[in-house]
Amino acid sequence: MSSFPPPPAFKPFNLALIQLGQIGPDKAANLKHARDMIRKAANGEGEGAQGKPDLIVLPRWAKDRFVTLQECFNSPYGHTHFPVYAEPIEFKSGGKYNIEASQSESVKMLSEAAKSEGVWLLGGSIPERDPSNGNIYNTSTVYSPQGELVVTHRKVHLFDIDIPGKITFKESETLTGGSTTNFFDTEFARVGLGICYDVRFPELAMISARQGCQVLIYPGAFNTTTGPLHWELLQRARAIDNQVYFSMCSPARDLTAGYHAWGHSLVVDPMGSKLVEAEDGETILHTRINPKTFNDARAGIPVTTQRRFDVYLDVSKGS
Ligand SMILES: NC(=O)CCC(=O)C(=O)O
Repeated sequence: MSSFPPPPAFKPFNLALIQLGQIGPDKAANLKHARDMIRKAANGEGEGAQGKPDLIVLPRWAKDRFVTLQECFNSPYGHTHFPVYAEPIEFKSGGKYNIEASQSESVKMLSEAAKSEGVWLLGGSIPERDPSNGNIYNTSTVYSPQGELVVTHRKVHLFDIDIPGKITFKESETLTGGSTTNFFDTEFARVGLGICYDVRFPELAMISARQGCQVLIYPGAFNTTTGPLHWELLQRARAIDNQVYFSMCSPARDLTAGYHAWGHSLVVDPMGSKLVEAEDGETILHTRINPKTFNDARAGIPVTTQRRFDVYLDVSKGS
């Protein structure tokens, strides 16, 4: 039997993705720019906002607005940068994260932004330094509209790849992988978390879906080699496998940076259809998440009740 409480009733909500540009070496400037863009997203600026339709459908109750940022939004993306930009997030006391005591400028900015804009905020990810062991993680933080830090997710699968002549990247040079799966509950859905390369491991998304998540959101930063091949395909696959909404939020492409992000932030519905997709420049995307598509997908193609756990091997024993 599952040890998780049942998920909240799935209700419609508006999702905004911020595909940030202008991320450079000046962390304070990165934080300020992110803050400005969060304000714009919360005010309905960007693509597809349709004059704030949420104010009409779900009155002006900002709790139904949900804003997401990309992977590593406070620093350039690269393993040599992570230790320089890393911040501690060691503030859990009495079961609650203590924002006041936090030594992280990014956490403080994101908490203030969520509170003053009155939105749920998935703060992309930042390099996190754990003072207890000196390890550095690639960590997402999520804030309620009251500014509380409700959950963190440390990227589980590190981006270590080598495609000769195209791209070599080794996050494990400076990062340590996380060892937990994570989700959080809002008033409108249970949302599962992952970060970028985590999308290549279907097990993580499958576990989140089995834990009752109706929506999975992974801040990301694919590149111009693997992005055109796999970015969309992987998200549509995870959405269809699990009959959930799936979204990844990327940085904008900057050809003067060391890492050329693919962009193309995307939201896919449980039937695998693309709801909204960015190009490669800085932008804010808005879309409405509708439980009807989720319910119809699961009723029409009932794989969630047809699984044969009596047949499947214990896959952890495979090679
Ligand atoms: N930041 C990342 O984890 C990049 C993952 C990626 O590009 C991929 O192809 O996977």
